[in-house]
Parts: sequence; C-alpha cells; structure tokens
Amino acid sequence: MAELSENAVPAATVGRLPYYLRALRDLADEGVALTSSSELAERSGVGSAQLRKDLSFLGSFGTRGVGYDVQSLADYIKAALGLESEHRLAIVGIGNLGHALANYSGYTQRGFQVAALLDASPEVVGTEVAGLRVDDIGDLSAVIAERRVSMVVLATPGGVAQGVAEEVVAAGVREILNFAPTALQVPDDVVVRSVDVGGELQILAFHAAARAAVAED
Ligand SMILES: NC(=O)c1ccc[n+]([C@@H]2O[C@H](COP(=O)([O-])OP(=O)(O)OC[C@H]3O[C@@H](n4cnc5c(N)ncnc54)[C@H](O)[C@@H]3O)[C@@H](O)[C@H]2O)c1
Repeated sequence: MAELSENAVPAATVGRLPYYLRALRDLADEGVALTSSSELAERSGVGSAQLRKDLSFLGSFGTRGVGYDVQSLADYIKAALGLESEHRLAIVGIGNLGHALANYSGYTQRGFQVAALLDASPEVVGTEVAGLRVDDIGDLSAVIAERRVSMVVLATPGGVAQGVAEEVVAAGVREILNFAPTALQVPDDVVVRSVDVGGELQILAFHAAARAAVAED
C-alpha cells in the first residue's frame, strides 16, 4: 500500500491504531479469520462507531454482514503505521528505567529492535545489558550511523535531556520517545512523544478526587 501522508490521518486516530493492531494480533493468534467491528472495538477498548470512523481514514474495509478479514486489516494497519520494515532503536540512559526498557521483550513482535544502548557513566559504559554492550554517549553519532538507528528512547536525568536530545537530532534522528521530565525543544521536523507515568497517576488521582466529591454530596 502507498504510505499515507502524515496529515491524512488525525493524530487521535493514529494513537488508536496500535490498539487495533494488538487486538487483531490476538484474534489471529486465537485462529480467528474474520471479525466484526463490534468485537474488534470491544477488544480495543473503543466504541464501534469510533473504530469504523478511524478505519475510514485508512481506506475502505470490511464487507457488510461478513466483517473484517483479520490478517489483511492487520497488514494494512501495519503498513499505515510504517511497520513494514523494522525500526532500530537506541536507548540513552541505562539506569533503572533504561535497564527495564532494554530488557522489555515485546519490541520485536511490534516492529522494533534495540540496536544500541548508551550512557555517560564509566560504571555503566562497557557493561552488558540485555545482550548488548553499553556504548559511551560520546560515541553517539558514530553508533547511530553504524547501527542504522532511526529512533531514540531517552531515559536520562531531566537536567541533561535537552542537551542529549540536541545531539540525537544532530546525528540525524527524527523520532524521540522521551521519558525524562523535560519538555524538549526540537526542530519542527522532529517528533517527540513523551511518556509520564507520574502524570497519568495524577490524572487518576483527579478522577478519584472527583468521585469522592460526588460521594460526599
Ligand atoms: N516518564 C516516566 O514515566 C518515568 C518513569 C521513571 C523515570 N523517569 C525518568 O527517566 C529518567 C531515568 O530514570 P532512572 O530512574 O532510570 O534514573 P537513573 O539515575 O537510574 O538513570 C539515569 C541514567 O542516565 C545516565 N546519564 C546521565 N547523564 C547522561 C548523559 N548525558 N548521556 C547519557 N546517559 C546519561 C546515568 O549515568 C544513568 O545511568 C529520569 O529522568 C526519570 O525522571 C520517567
């Protein structure tokens, strides 16, 4: 399939595609060949009208009364997400979080391979983590070029994250997954996604407080 332009699909739809893909993979693993929009929506945790609308941005799928072909829809979403070829990652900052991220076993199944680990500490550089030798951050641009790294996962302390991100961008990387508690300033053509477990917990705390306030009324 031709790659979709970034602007053709709303960001919120792109954000749900991985959930549809995971649900389709589960169905395929269970030997299910055809699925309905309601089943796929339920497994993905969205409403079926939302699912149909999201899929309409990608093309025309499904046969009325028959449903969606699990494998071909999964292949189509994979292509839309740019997962037909493997993406090679570097994880920068191999502390507590970097170790956990390096040891995560789910990358391959989802289209990624960890190709490099980098850190600044002499105690960490040269050690082996998850089967890879940790490289020195000073060798960042060479490592990125040699290992054909296209995405970087940032797990350094917040205070150094901006500087590291600038080096990563200078080395040619355009996609960064940022775990550091820093709002990274990057050029317009660089995409940063930030993960914040603490922020998510605060949102849950908001809902808990709102529920408690209603119960008190
Ligand atoms: N987003 C989240 O939900 C979430 C959750 C946990 C931690 N964090 C953040 O992730 C980061 C890492 O947390 P941690 O607990 O693993 O910390 P840590 O101190 O255990 O690890 C940080 C690592 O970064 C390395 N480092 C420092 N400066 C560097 C540089 N310039 N270049 C490369 N490596 C460098 C250190 O040597 C260390 O190994 C912190 O910023 C923390 O706030 C975010």
